[in-house]
Amino acid sequence: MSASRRLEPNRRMSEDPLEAAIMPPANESMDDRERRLQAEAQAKKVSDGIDEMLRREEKERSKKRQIKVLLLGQSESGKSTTLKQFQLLHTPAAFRAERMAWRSVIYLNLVRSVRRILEAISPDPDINGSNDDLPDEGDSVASIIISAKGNHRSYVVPDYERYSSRLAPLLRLEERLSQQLSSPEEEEPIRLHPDATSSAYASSVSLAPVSPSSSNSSGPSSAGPISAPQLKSQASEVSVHTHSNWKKMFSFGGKPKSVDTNELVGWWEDPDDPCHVMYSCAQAMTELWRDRTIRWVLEQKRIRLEESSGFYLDEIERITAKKYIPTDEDVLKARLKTLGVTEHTFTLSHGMIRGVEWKIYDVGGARSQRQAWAPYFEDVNAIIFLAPISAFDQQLAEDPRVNRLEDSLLLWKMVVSNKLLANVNIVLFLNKCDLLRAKLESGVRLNHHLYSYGDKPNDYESVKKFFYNKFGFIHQQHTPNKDRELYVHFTSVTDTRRTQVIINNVRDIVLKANLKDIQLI
Ligand SMILES: Nc1nc2c(ncn2[C@@H]2O[C@H](COP(=O)(O)OP(=O)(O)OP(=O)(O)O)[C@@H](O)[C@H]2O)c(=O)[nH]1
Ligand SMILES: [Mg+2]
Repeated sequence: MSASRRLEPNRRMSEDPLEAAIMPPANESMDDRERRLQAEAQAKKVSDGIDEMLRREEKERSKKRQIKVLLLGQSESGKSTTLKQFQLLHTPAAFRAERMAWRSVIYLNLVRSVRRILEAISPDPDINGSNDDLPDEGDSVASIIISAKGNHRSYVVPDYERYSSRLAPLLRLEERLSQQLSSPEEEEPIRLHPDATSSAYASSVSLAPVSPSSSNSSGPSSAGPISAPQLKSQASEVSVHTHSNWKKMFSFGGKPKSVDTNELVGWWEDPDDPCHVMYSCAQAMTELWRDRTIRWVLEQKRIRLEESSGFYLDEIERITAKKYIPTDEDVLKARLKTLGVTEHTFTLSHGMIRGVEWKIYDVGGARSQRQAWAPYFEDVNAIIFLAPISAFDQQLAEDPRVNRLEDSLLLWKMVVSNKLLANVNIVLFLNKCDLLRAKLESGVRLNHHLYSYGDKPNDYESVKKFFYNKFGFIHQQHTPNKDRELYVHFTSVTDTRRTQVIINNVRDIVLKANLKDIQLI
């Protein structure tokens, strides 16, 4: 019988014993074949089911060894800066590889500070007669003009026209850099407006891509001074959507690298590189920032540039050098408003617990961005909430009627009372302590802005303690989980040494609290 079996050619040639064993008999009837195929299909289904189950288990296991941390807080509270500190601590090589991309953001930040100064000293067209009151040439004192109703002051700075003419090229550079960042395929290009979703504003100033040849003609003439409306229309925040690949765009991938340092070289030989405009305006910027009359006007108008990106104004010479490469500190202080959510992942390769994956989410804190927070509440392990306590005398950029401290307190209440977050560890960073100290020491009184502070001392330690109690009390009153411990740190997240100690501490607290969840005990 076996001699009569007809083997198909490929079967006959098979030398694989397993294949030979499972080969169907050569004289298989149609019914047998049907039954065999059904049995094989059934077996495959079971096998696929097992594979799927193993895949799911593996996914679940790796998810369990994951810690998710969400950074929350209002705009400019320091979330992205904290994320950068995490990156610098855990993935320093990647952090440093991006520093050339940050150079253009730093230029934009510096130009924005210059713009804010020019805006502050520009003549007010609504106030008549300002020219009549101009002091004599050479007079270093600004004249003060008070409007007829007495509620509007304007300061005339004699050198305004001269400064604005000399600094006009910066305005065109700002426009060019913004246009470069707004690549046509970007959903949400870099914009220079206060609130990305404010449609009225967006339509008036958002930057449509233009061809390189038109970019020169679209800027103001370098011969004339910058007009006040031009300044006002663009002197707002630089923001970029997290989907954007601006880092790639600004990292000059094609440029050669130094053999010794692996840093980029040669960009300064490109006549179109922005370093040339920065360099040529350096002297005028320095004079503007050192001008005592202008400093006085800024003081009168309570414009504190050190609270935003004014830091670069003290570093003009270094930053405008043609071969400038941003330092870690420069990158940490670079301000780029977040639109959307950024995710940063790292795995601890040493220490008591290895192999746990950390995911840090940085969200946009402006009011229009906050609706994006909620989906992340579902499976987050810890929240770092940043409250900039130096902002007690400031208003929200997106709504000047709202005090920033008040907004922070309301947000804090919203987060700590959220039932979805009842079992989530919460770490509070009472941030910008360096600015708080400087502000109090310069004589700004907390009780002028927060009446409930009463006549308590206006020194740094007393104010810190007051904020500690205030935020702690709100947590105690509103948390749905009375057993939850609150961890509070006084921070200045631009200070790398101190912040990294705090980050390590937070990491250990969060790990300890989640040991069970990540199946390490
Ligand atoms: N002096 C000082 N500056 C800080 C501190 N924290 C943040 N900054 C600066 O404040 C600005 C805003 O910080 P970001 O980290 O961009 O703020 P953010 O919370 O991410 O803001 P959004 O992206 O708009 O939500 C940056 O220029 C930072 O360098 C601090 O503790 N001290
Ligand atoms: Mg941010």
